[in-house]
Amino acid sequence: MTAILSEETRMRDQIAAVGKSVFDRGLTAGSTGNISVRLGDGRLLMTPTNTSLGVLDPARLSLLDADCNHLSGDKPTKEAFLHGCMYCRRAGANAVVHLHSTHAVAVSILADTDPEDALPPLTAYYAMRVGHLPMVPYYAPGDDALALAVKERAGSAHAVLLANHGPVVAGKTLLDAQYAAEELEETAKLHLMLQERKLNILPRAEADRLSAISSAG
Ligand SMILES: O=C(CO)COP(=O)(O)O
Ligand SMILES: [Zn+2]
Repeated sequence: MTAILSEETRMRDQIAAVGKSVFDRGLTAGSTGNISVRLGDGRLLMTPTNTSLGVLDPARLSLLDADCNHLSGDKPTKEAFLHGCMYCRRAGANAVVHLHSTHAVAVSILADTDPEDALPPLTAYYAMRVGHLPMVPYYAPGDDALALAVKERAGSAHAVLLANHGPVVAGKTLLDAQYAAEELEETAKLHLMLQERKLNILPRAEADRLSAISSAG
């Protein structure tokens, strides 16, 4: 007989699997990055603070209510309020992934990065999965001001770049958020590889069309 797992149990396992996958591929190092999922009843599962995403224990993930009050599990990520701000602005988002992926971090450091849109639409998949990437000014990790800056941008973008820090991406599902964060990193890498070269980027109208028909959260 097949056991029917609860949504919470499945999501705990999925957060640990996604964390291990991104950590093992070098998409975030040390104890950086954090992941959250919004359950059907509005409660939030988050990765604990100061924990490597590569070794998450599903049973020890932090459980918070819809207002980000800690209910059980280990102490939540210091970016809990930032994740909460994403959910508050994006009704269709059920997962948020924050990474310190190297190339996206590099773009967040470049002096000529456009804070209105940090990466050009180089490929169709970037347009489909990310679309538009505003960058918020630098604030320390875990600072409420960082979360509030993201909140200001999150109404019109599901992916936001934190200056001198890294990307935060919301998705309808955890896999959507993961795939978008990975596409963002690959595009940042291409962007850096192609600096100084003449580019054929996607026409804005095509990028907007792809972005509008995609299922991004
Ligand atoms: O990336 C991080 C902060 O921005 C990691 O912090 P936490 O260990 O508290 O999740
Ligand atoms: Zn961080």
